[in-house]
Amino acid sequence: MASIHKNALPIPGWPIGRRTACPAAAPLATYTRSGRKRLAGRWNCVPTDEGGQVGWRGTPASLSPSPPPKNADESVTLQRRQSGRGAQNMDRYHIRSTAPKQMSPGPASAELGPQHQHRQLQPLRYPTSTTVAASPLPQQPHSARSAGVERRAPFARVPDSGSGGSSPLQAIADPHSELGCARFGLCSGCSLQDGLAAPPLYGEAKEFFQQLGLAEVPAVMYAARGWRCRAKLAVRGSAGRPLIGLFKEGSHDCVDIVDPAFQPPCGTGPAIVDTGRRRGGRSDGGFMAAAGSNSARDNNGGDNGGHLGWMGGDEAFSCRAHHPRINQAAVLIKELVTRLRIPPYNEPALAKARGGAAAAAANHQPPSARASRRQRRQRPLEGPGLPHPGGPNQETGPSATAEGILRYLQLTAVPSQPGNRAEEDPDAAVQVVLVLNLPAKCERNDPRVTSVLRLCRTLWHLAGPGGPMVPATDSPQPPLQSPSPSRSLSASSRYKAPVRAGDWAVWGAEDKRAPRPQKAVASLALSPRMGPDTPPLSNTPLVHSIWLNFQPDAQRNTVLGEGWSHVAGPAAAWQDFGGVAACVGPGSFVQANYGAMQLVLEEIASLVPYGSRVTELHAGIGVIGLSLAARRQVAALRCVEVNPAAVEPFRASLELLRNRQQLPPVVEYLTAEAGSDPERFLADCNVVVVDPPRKGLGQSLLKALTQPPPTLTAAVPPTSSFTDSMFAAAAAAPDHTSDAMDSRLGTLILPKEEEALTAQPDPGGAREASTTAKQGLPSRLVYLSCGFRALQGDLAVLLAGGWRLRSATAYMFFPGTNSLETLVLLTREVNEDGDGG
Ligand SMILES: C[S@@+](CC[C@H](N)C(=O)[O-])C[C@H]1O[C@@H](n2cnc3c(N)ncnc32)[C@H](O)[C@@H]1O
Repeated sequence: MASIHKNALPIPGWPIGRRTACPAAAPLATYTRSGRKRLAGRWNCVPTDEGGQVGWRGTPASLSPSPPPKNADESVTLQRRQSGRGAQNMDRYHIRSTAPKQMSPGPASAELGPQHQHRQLQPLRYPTSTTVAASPLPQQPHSARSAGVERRAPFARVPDSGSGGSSPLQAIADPHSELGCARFGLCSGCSLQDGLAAPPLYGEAKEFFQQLGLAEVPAVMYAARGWRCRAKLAVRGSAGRPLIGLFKEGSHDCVDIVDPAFQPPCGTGPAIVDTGRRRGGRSDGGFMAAAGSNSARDNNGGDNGGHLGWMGGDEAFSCRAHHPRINQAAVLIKELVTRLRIPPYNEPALAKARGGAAAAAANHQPPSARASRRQRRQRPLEGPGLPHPGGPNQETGPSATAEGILRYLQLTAVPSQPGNRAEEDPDAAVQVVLVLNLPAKCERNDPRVTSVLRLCRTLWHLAGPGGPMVPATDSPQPPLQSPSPSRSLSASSRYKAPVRAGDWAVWGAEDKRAPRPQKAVASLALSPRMGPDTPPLSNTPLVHSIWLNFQPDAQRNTVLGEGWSHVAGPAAAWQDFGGVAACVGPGSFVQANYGAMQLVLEEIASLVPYGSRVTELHAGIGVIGLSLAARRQVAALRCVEVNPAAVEPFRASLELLRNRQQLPPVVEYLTAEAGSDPERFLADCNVVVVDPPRKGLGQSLLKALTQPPPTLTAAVPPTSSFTDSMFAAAAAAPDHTSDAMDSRLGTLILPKEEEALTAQPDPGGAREASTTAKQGLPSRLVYLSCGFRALQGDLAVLLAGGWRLRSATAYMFFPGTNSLETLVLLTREVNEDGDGG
């Protein structure tokens, strides 16, 4: 059952016919019904150029005979054509049943050989997830060009073996590509109610790429709802009536999106689960039943027409885009802010007038003028019971004084179990960052400190995992899949919070004997699930950790300030991204749409040849590069990122990979502007991955990418940070651990211990060791763009500079908005001397 993987191009120069691991074929795994995974074998692939098609021809090779299942129907063997997990990847899993009755070939599996069958897996509980291909599907199944799959009953649309029907690779209309949000038009978050999988910009992009010779630009959407795993929300309003939400477009007027009293238009029913405890038009407890997932789950039986059945009552007051646990956390925080009378930030008119909608921009791409016109057309009529869009903002009005304490919330979903993915986890916890209008240095007896600590403590004791409110430096790590027998996780491999916990954490931990602030809880006790004697909100803790961020500067439009304090819970939040356990820090960038990012990572893996030397610019916490490393796909990895807060999460993820023996020989992480020394960053790599901010690549980087650098026969020219790098110390350190790393120097190079890279203790030797591999020039550029306009400009320069456009895929990272995340592959000829050809 050999099959050719056309998407995986062989390594240039790799002798055709020589056997190696194919990057497109991940291990064969056996899954039991209970979800347990066993490695059953690997693909045995050879590069091929059969019929003019370069690719890999492979046959599965069993590593060891797997024990027969107890019951013939017990297990299924999955071939993961690309890595990925969960039923959303249905069209990528080709499932071979061990049950003889399942063996007859069906039309769905015909193209992959008679052994492959599609079988029903356990439907996932959360969320509805859809991958939509809006353009014709290619012949070969491809992760990013995959068919529409609706995850709640993911296999319902797939024909049973022998029953006939259409191929599972056929696009399926997405039942949830409509937003169906009662707040649409009030909140600036979304500008589209329907057609989420193909916004107007996608049509434009298709036209653009067609003019450049690409016949096909697939559109991929992960899920229409519940996809946002990191949200940044503004806190405004008054102490008695806080508003938590997004700014209206072009302003700093906050539109509340977590309002339990919100009455949706069109008689769609009450916004909350009504427990009969309404007072003065507000519910004082019913919404807590909705927020406490268990009771709501039971009551609603999962049949409220959507994927959030277990949450119940969400239809009106919850943001459709958010992970439900983020909604729950926002509701709870809002209630506590109200009851503890924490004053929200009172924005000065000056900053408001500037109109830079920081939270809105952080959360959503701004809609284009065309989308705004469309939005106006689609807006529901205002009517009785519907708050005026501008209404609540009068509270902050002209008397705004830049006073108040709570400015923003940053809420990030964290998997409840190490190894899970938050986007699939209904029990995910939430990493809470309270952004305060306070300096990091405060007096203990400052009443604002007391207020903030009361909020933290109440939140922690109501919804945290239990125990005193202290920052945990020892964070649970994902289990090692293939631990090195000789190594256990050293203390240094643990994530070190990039900030000292500081005074706030000490003060917060002081009150160990009074874990429940009784006064605050007393009123919450009215709720059937929120009294002092009731367990926390749900069976699994809602709050993962609490961080304080200090942003006292009224003139700054950025959401996060520079000061941090970690007051409760684990420092590290681990999330599986593309097969790598990535450590997500509160201060570093992470894509908000985790599910869509997983799909992007799969496509990137298929675009990068095995054994490449990869430079990743704008690397963030290194999700892309590390996921390539985890697939053993890179021989060397260099990441460049400007934000120093990303270093520590990167180091922690890297260390875990190292313990799993998945580290490439050379890994380098540079804290620098990508445009500051591009020749150096591009030296000695054959693949460049760029993922710039919306404004695109800078001039100097474009210049370096289009002008071939000097032939690199000599070592990389020394620079101060390279000379001062900690490589020497790393080599000299007994176990090459992070002891050797000093982020002040901005450079981290970790050699894989077996390779040792000559381990010369002098920096020059280190430099040379890192460049002993054959020098090269990038011949492949993988460009992930969140700014389509900037991409258009950058492509014009790149194409004029000798690059050829090979493929483009449009990902809907922000369904509901007129925006695209575009993944583009460019290649160019590079001759043996290292000169661009
Ligand atoms: C769109 S994010 C991508 C991050 C990462 N690739 C990911 O997917 O998680 C862009 C990243 O580029 C970083 N960045 C912005 N300007 C930069 C520059 N001039 N040089 C290097 N990195 C930059 C930001 O801090 C951010 O982490």
